Amino acid sequence: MTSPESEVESKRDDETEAETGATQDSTQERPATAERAAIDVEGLELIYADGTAAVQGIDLTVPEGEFFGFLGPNGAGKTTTIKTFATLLSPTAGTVRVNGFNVRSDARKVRESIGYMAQETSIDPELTAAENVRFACEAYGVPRGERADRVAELLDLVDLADVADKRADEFSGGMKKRLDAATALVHRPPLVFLDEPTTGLDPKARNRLWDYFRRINDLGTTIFLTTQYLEEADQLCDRLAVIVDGEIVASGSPAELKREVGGEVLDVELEGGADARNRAATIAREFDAFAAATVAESEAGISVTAETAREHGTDLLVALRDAGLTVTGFNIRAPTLDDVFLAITGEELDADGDGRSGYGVDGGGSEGHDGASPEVSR
Ligand SMILES: Nc1ncnc2c1ncn2[C@@H]1O[C@H](COP(=O)(O)OP(=O)(O)OP(=O)(O)O)[C@@H](O)[C@H]1O
Repeated sequence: MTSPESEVESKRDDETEAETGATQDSTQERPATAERAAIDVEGLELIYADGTAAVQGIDLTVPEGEFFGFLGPNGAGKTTTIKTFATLLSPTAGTVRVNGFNVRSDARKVRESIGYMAQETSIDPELTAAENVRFACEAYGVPRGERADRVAELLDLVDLADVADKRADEFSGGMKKRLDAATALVHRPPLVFLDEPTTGLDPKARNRLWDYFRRINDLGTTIFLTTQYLEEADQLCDRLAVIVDGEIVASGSPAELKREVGGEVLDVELEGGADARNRAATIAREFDAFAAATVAESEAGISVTAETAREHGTDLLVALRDAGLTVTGFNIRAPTLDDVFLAITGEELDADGDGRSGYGVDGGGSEGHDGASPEVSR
């Protein structure tokens, strides 16, 4: 947990409001809004003092209770956006309301009504798990008589009850993250911001954190998650926005975004290395039956996304063979979020460079969560 007040780092017009400490039951003060949006953003722009336009005109609404994902590559503007929502940065232009409070004029109330888990954990390694949570209770003004119960409840929630009295410096990266997440919840905020919470964790630790995030969302907490991991977004989020170069380029539920890609994906494995892949990609791009197809070279061959991939897939295989290329395997599958990202940006989003964002040829991730229609622009 990072105290929102500790990180002010760009021009802001409400510095004097950077008081520490939140009160209990801040949700009771929340103004009633018709649609009960946890986050409501119009025309948000954030330009850093050096002129970097990190966020360029974002419109966004996150309803209460939603698990919302903000997906994008390094430097896309995710952290800048989340910090603006958490009042750590002041918008250059636009209106941002968080839990009904304006981030400019009601910054303190915003801070009181949110939890914020920054990229860097801010737990004290010299304190035990219980002491860390207790310290956060004090900082957030949890009444003394409630602290012991709150500490026990939160450590239980993140599966750290067994190690409550162990110092945090003995913890693994995943345990530290879970402890950090627990400290962000001591004041029972209705909205929690998670900034790339699983970056650098191994898959097992990542999965445990996912379980925990699902649990707090199931308890009714709205979650705004930033991530570079397509699988994370797919597994957890009701709805997503994809941000590239400070602009939202697509939004919708994972299933809607996948449908928006259009058609299916034909993965073709080829013999012959980069030259063969390159030639095959050219043939696929020029293939008449695949109008408006997206063609990408993969490690083993090419992937072609097209409305008619299933219908005309074998025709392409014949064309490749006629061109002297050797096809060693092929598969037709539903699009994944990787394909969505590729279709939108023309680039793959592979956060670790280890292919972890991929699903393999048969993968599909969760298809669930229907909501508003996606808006995909290029
Ligand atoms: N304090 C700063 N001053 C100037 N430019 C900044 C500052 N912080 C970030 N930027 C720039 O703003 C842009 C958006 O950065 P931001 O950290 O918001 O992206 P991100 O999507 O969170 O990336 P990452 O995944 O690497 O955290 C980038 O070009 C970044 O270099």
